[in-house]
Amino acid sequence: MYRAHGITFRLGGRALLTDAGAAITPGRVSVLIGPNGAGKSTLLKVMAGELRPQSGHVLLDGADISTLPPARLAMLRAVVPQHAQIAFPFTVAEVVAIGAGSDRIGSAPVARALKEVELSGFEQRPYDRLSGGERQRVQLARALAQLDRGRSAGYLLLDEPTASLDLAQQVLVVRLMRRLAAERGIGILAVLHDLNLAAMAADHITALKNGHVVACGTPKEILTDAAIGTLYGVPARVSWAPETPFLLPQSIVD
Ligand SMILES: Nc1ncnc2c1ncn2[C@@H]1O[C@H](COP(=O)(O)OP(=O)(O)OP(=O)(O)O)[C@@H](O)[C@H]1O
Repeated sequence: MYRAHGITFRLGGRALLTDAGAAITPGRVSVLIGPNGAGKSTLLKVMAGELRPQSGHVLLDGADISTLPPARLAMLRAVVPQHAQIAFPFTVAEVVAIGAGSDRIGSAPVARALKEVELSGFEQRPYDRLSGGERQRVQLARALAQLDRGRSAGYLLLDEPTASLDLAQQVLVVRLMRRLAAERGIGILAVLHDLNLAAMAADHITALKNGHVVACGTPKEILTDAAIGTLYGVPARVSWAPETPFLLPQSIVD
C-alpha cells in the first residue's frame, strides 16, 4: 500500500495542496482527476518523493518515503512525468536501459520491459523518431525496467500518460495500465483528464479541486452528473454504456 495523507504543500506563500491525499493498492489502478491547476501533478510529485510537503506523510509499504534511500525508492516506485524529455539521440534500448541501469542495453530486463509494452523489435529505433504513442510506451518500459530491479511488483506513477495521443493509442495505454495491474500486481496512480479514459482505467478515483480532495471512490460513485458539474463547472449528463466501462461520448451536454 502506498498512501499520502494530510498533505499540505505551499509554494511562495500559496497552498497548492491542502490536507490532500491519495492511495495506491498493489494490483489496482487509481486515477487522479480534476480541473487544470487543481494540484494533480503536485500531489503525484509529493507521492513520488520529488517534492517534500510542509505537512503530512507519504507511506510506501509502511515506510515514510522521506526516510528511504534514493536507490531503494527507485526500486519500489517509478515515475513517468508529464513531459519526459530525452536530450540525446538515444535508441529505444538506450532509453529503457536508463531504467534498467545504464550498462544493461542488451539485457533481459530491457527486452522484458519492451515486450510488456508491445515494442519488441524497436530496440535500435531512434527514440526521437517515434510517434507520441510509441514514446509513451517506451517511457512506460523505462519505468518497468526500473521496477524490475526491485523484488516487489512496485508502483507506477504516471502523469497524463495519454496526453496528445490519438484514441487508439489512448485506449492501448489504458489497457496496458490495466494489464500491468492485473497480471503483474503493480499498483498504479495516473493523472487523467479524459473522464471516459478515467472510467475505463480506474478501480478508484480521487477528485482534486483547488488543492483539496473533493471526492474519492469508484468511477460510478465519482463520475456523476452532479460531481462533474461541481468539479468542472460544466453541466453534464452521464450515461454508462451497458457492456463497457465507457461513458457515452455525448456525456457532456450544453
Ligand atoms: N513551480 C511552480 N511555481 C509556482 N506555481 C506552481 C509551480 N508548480 C505548480 N504551480 C501551481 O500550482 C497549481 C497546481 O499545479 P499542478 O501542476 O499540480 O496542477 P494540475 O492539476 O496538475 O494541472 P494541469 O491539469 O493543468 O496539469 C497551479 O496553479 C500551478 O500554476
